[in-house]
Amino acid sequence: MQEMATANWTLPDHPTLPKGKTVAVVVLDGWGEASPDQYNCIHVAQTPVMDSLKNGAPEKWRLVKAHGTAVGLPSDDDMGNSEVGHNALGAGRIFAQGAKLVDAALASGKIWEDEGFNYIKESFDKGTLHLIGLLSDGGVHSRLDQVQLIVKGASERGAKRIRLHILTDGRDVLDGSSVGFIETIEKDLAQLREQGVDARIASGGGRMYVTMDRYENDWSVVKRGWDAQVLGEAPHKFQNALEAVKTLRAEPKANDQYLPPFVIVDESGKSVGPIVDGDAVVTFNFRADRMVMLAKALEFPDFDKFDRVRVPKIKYAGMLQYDGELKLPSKYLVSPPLIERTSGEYLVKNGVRTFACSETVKFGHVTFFWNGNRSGYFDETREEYVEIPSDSGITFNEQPKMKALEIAERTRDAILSGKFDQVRINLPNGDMVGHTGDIEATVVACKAADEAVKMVLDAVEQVGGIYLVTADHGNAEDMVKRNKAGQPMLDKSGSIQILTSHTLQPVPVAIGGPGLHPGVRFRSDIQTPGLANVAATVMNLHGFQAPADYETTLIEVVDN
Ligand SMILES: O=C(O)[C@H](O)COP(=O)(O)O
Ligand SMILES: [Mn+2]
Ligand SMILES: [Mn+2]
Repeated sequence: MQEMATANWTLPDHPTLPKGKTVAVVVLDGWGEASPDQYNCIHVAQTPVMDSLKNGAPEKWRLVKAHGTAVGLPSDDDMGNSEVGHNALGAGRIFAQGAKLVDAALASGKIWEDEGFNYIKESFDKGTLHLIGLLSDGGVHSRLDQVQLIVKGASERGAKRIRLHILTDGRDVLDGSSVGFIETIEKDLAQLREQGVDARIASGGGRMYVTMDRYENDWSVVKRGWDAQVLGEAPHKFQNALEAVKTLRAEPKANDQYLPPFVIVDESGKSVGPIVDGDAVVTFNFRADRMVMLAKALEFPDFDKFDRVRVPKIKYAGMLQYDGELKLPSKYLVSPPLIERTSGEYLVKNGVRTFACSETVKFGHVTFFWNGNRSGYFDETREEYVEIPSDSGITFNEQPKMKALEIAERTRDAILSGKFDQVRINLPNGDMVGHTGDIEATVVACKAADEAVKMVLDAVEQVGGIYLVTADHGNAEDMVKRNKAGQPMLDKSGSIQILTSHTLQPVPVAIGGPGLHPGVRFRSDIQTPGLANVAATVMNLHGFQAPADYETTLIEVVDN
């Protein structure tokens, strides 16, 4: 990367703020600000620490935008998410994100001309094109309209046999919406069949139980998908996907996120779409974290995470490249955003010794996403990244405290050790438990996160440090789907419609600590600040000025 070679890494000194203070950057995952009511779990929970930050010094607490165009998403109707949120927090600038880049490549037609599509196209003559991914209009990992355009565009360009391997959502969208998405795509596939293209859904399963694990928390999730998608084997067999999903959803406690794997079979009971030698495969999620494990299974010749049984010789491309360091996958339909010169890299190169920590399910958020979708250290001698193993095989409403205490303890120890200038953590509770839709458990989760913040802030106090507490997007502050007037919406049976997804709400940024210069306060002249303004702010707290092309700092220093 050319820019890397020519970048001047030296950050100018901040005119007033000193160096050498320990700075704790705490990200509460899924912790937005919304009006208080019974569906606002942050309001319902006892959160004395976060409350005191909010109600303490008004010049040291403010809200910033965490969704839509402020974080590089196509429109302000797009809720924020961890990827774009942590990218913005770490990079200090707004980059057009995957969803937007794929939209642009489809709109201009460039996607069909680039290397990735031409590579998989070589298989169209004799092989089948398999499309694997999240069938949803959530816009976090994938988008249904993009999948529809890929299916159509590929068939117009010679794909004669197409198989879809779908993952149902219910996490970024309402539970039960899988049925409608399948109906939509089935209509498209039926139309193609009328035109002589053999196009059908071949397998499926719920995203949290099949394929979309992340950060290698539980490879059995990916294996269940492999068995259905590649080997054509699953415990449940159906003639079509609509029947599959309706039947499996009728089981007690079933939901879209956790549907078991199924394959579609023909009249003789044979799976209609295993992946075999000579086929092409596209994983159509643009977001990396929950697709990169499957990408490894599809692409790595030496792979030992589970027994693949049969490894077909395929032409494989990702919607995007999921890991720039690993160059994985090597072929992709759309180039990912090039997020370089992140704040983490600058600070480390300017001597800031950095500790980053979360539990497995969010570990990559404060490392990989924070560092511009880059894995590994910038400088091993100055950085330590600690991953606390997450529970696996459970839904997080069963253990809503998750590993918040363990994360806080490790972080406290890191602060007190004096070995680090920055500690950076993600507390997953509000988000991971919020996604389960379990309101009671989410209240417990929010309390646990607040207690973890307390432990970190107490350690900051002891060493005379500074804290910056923020969040990456909303989730736990609103657990119900609302109409335009803000009233909770009811489903056909009269129960409230639980919102498992993120929200469009702003998130707090709070600063403080004994090491904070007494004249520091939030500026009032930034009209609509967003998460990307945080990086320059943190650089200032370390005693540096941010690079000129970073979004401006949130703070100013006044004489008092
Ligand atoms: O992947 C997930 O868990 C959800 O789709 C989005 O949540 P996150 O952006 O907070 O990870
Ligand atoms: Mn998040
Ligand atoms: Mn989330």
